[in-house]
Amino acid sequence: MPVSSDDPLDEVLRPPPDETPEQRAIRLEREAEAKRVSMAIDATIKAERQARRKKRIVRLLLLGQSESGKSTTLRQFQRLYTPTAFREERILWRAVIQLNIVRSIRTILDALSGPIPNSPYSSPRSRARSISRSRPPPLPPNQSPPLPPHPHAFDITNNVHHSPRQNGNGLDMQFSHGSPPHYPQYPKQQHQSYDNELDYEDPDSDAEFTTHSHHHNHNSNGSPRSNPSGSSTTTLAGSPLEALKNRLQPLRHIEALLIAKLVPPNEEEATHLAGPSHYNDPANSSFYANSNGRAYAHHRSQSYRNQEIFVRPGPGWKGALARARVNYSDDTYEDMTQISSSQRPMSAGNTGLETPDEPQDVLHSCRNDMIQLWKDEGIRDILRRRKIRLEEGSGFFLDDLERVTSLKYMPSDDDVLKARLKTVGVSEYKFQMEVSAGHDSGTEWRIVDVGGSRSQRPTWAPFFDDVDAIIFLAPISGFDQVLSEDRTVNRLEDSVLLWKAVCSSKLLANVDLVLFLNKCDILEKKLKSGVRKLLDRTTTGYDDGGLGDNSFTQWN
Ligand SMILES: Nc1nc2c(ncn2[C@@H]2O[C@H](COP(=O)(O)OP(=O)(O)OP(=O)(O)O)[C@@H](O)[C@H]2O)c(=O)[nH]1
Ligand SMILES: [Mg+2]
Repeated sequence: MPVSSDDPLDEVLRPPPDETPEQRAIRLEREAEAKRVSMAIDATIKAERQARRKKRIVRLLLLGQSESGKSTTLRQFQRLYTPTAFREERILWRAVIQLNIVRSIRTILDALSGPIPNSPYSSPRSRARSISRSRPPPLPPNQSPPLPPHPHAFDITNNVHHSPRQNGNGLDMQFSHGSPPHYPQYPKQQHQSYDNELDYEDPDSDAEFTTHSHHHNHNSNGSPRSNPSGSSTTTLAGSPLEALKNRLQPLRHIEALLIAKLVPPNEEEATHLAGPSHYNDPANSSFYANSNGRAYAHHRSQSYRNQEIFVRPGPGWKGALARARVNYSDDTYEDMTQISSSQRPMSAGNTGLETPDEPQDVLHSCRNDMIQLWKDEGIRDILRRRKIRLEEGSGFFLDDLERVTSLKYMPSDDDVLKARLKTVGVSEYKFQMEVSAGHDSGTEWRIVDVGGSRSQRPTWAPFFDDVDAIIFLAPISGFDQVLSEDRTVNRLEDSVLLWKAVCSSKLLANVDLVLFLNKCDILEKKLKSGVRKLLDRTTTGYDDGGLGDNSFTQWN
């Protein structure tokens, strides 16, 4: 009796009523085979799912204002978890460190070139002499000397105005809630401040000058020394400043070469020519006129004169530098003069405009002059008066000149972490953990590094969707600094408002947020150098309650 069924599939699959025993055997064999294939597919899918579960992918996003330490944190990850690759890349950072040094020296030279009221270096003639002075009077309020533009003063897009869709911190309004943040308006400066410090009346400046009584005292080789009374000594005698500056001229050429090396030519279009520049000085122009290549390199360095050098994240710039491979052995050479060029680390990324190791050669030959410039108490005094605190800034290597200008210099791990290279754009780095990260050794980490300046912040949002955790970098040392891209905005305020915007973003509701308060070492130095009164003024509600300097981090 035929079996009735409503299932059309049954109808199709049902064996024919007149099926012979041979046909039945073939059919059953086919069905068994199909079942085996189906089970194999199921097993593969299950195995893949288990493998995915086992190798978890964690995506981390690094956020924070410019110079907050995002790229440094990324490099720390690389140092800890992919040490071999990190070590192999150290030589590539030498060009960045060379540029950091050259720019620090230029900052000092620029600071000396403007008129400095009440300064022993107020005229070129007197600047060229060694000077003895007692306590100079502090600068009258609002009468700071005209200052040259700050090398970090311009963001690459110069985008300091904000579109209506953006709130004050550069994050798009759709990602932050509540009313647009209000930035306290610090008094507009009469001039463009030379560094990114707040142009405050330093409550301690008076004391500073009081405690340092400068006396003319120089030794025969022109190096600074202390006098027996313990007061600091200003001297460039035996090496007058103008002569010293002339001897440092080759650094300008090196700066041009390093920029040519680090920044791809097409980035140049995005830059803005700076205002009046020492490079426009006809006295200097012949220096660059030796060849077309050199003139071009000079032109590019002119474009970047007042901008911070940046790279797009990712291996691009490293790739360019890596083309010239390192020829370096770890042998210790007792006699530095005996080192042949083939034994030294090669300059990575030869542009074709230089000898294989020209920047290092020039830095080495300028070493004593750079040390003398940086150690001179009178010059330090001018820097203090102009509120230029290079030692608290990024990419500071002037205290290590002896080491970093040696001919066989290979950047240490710490040097790589200290080097400063601004990021523009967004890039994801995959970490195949070389070193087991505890119980998470099967995890693949993907770390996304972004540019933190205001014009860059709108590029963050597309990454909010697909991120497991955010590390937000907030340097707590920035309470007396302003943003490079908007000099009316206090850095600490900017960090707080940016952090609030990130926390209140609905897109990030299910994302783990980690707040890193870094640059504690700089904060400590600032507190020790006597800026506590300013801290009290800048941060409402700060009261150490007798706890000492550490209380600031606790308070945060
Ligand atoms: N002293 C000190 N320096 C730090 C610390 N963290 C970062 N830095 C330095 O700060 C400088 C800026 O750090 P970066 O990592 O380049 O900053 P960023 O957030 O990537 O900046 P952008 O690329 O402009 O967005 C570097 O020279 C770092 O060495 C810290 O905790 N202490
Ligand atoms: Mg960066």
